[in-house]
Amino acid sequence: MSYKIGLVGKPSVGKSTFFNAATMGDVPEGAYPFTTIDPSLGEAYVRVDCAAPDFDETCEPNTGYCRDDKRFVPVKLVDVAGLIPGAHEGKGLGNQFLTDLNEADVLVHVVDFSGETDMEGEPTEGHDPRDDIDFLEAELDQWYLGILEKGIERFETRHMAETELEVELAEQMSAFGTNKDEIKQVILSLGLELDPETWDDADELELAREIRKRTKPMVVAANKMDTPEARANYEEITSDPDYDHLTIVPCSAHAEKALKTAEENGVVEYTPGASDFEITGDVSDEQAAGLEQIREFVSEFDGSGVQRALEAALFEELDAVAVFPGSANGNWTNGPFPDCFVLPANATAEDFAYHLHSDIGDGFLHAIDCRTDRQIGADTELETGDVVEVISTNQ
Ligand SMILES: Nc1nc2c(ncn2[C@@H]2O[C@H](COP(=O)(O)OP(=O)(O)OP(=O)(O)O)[C@@H](O)[C@H]2O)c(=O)[nH]1
Repeated sequence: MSYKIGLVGKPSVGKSTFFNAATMGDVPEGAYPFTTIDPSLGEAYVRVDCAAPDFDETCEPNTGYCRDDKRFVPVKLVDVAGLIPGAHEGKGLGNQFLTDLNEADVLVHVVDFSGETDMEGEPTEGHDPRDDIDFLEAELDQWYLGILEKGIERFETRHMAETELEVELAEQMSAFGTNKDEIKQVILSLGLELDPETWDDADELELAREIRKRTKPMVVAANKMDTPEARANYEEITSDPDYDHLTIVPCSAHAEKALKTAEENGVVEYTPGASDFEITGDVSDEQAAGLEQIREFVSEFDGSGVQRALEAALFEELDAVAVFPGSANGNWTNGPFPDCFVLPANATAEDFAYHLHSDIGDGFLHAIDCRTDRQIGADTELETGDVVEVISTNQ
């Protein structure tokens, strides 16, 4: 299983530039059959410090690639088109939009921080990017609210004594990957009673919003940060307490795309996400000046922000962990460190065994933390960078 990151944003914010930059790669063509089936689905990567050098090995990745001791682990990136007012009611591409959103584990909302596109994606000046953030959140909240209301109706039409509210709501909202315990906890955390007859419209909306926040985590890619207007907006928004709940990553999709294109053309050597690059080919004065501007940007912001936005989505919002299957005695069957798997938050050694194969999970005896050579038990929670060998009766 690989994680799916949904890229969302109104027209002209740089979503295509971001998508193309993130999915361009120095990897053999044709390696991703799904890109030919659906152009809005691509393979992007998240960086993890490669474990191989710590073991004096050179890794041989089965998937993704390794560069400058960074492992680029594949994730799916889906370009979720159709964010327009009323999308939650199925307007425009609304239904497809909601299906795509639903399939994404986490969202990256690309926002034009320069304020040079209005709500419809037309050129303007001085547009407040906060309106875009609020707009997407409100669309999502309305969508959740619609489904929540159906759940409440179902509960009320059934004999209340025969069912529990949280069971009905969890069933109605199952597509969002939530369960009855979580729903109950959210209701109580908002100070509401477990009886929808005591709720007013504002309570319902607040509940929908809270469930949405927990089940559809989101990072804002503050795009076009290479413009002075975007910087000013960024300063203002990141110091606005109303936006404290969001992870906002400064970003220039343009810079990432330009560097990857320059690398494809043999002009620069650039490791995606890096804060510097080397000019290795012949460039005109104009190109050199453009590249120097980009250099200033990536050194100031520690990269173009495209990689960081994807990594924040996976590792900060979802709290996912990236773990390497290891070999305690260094006997690799097909070359060292072939894999790095991204697992859900709080994944244990036993979960990892099941991820490798259900049989390996079924026969789980214990695991070995290859960094310390210590035995670890089934319930040990894993962390990013762990190197783990599973000992199972089914190997
Ligand atoms: N300054 C600046 N401009 C950018 C950046 N990224 C994209 N743009 C520009 O923004 C405009 C819109 O970019 P697209 O990638 O086509 O935007 P989109 O959101 O996919 O738009 P639609 O295809 O209309 O949905 C183009 O003129 C890009 O060159 C960036 O990081 N900085």
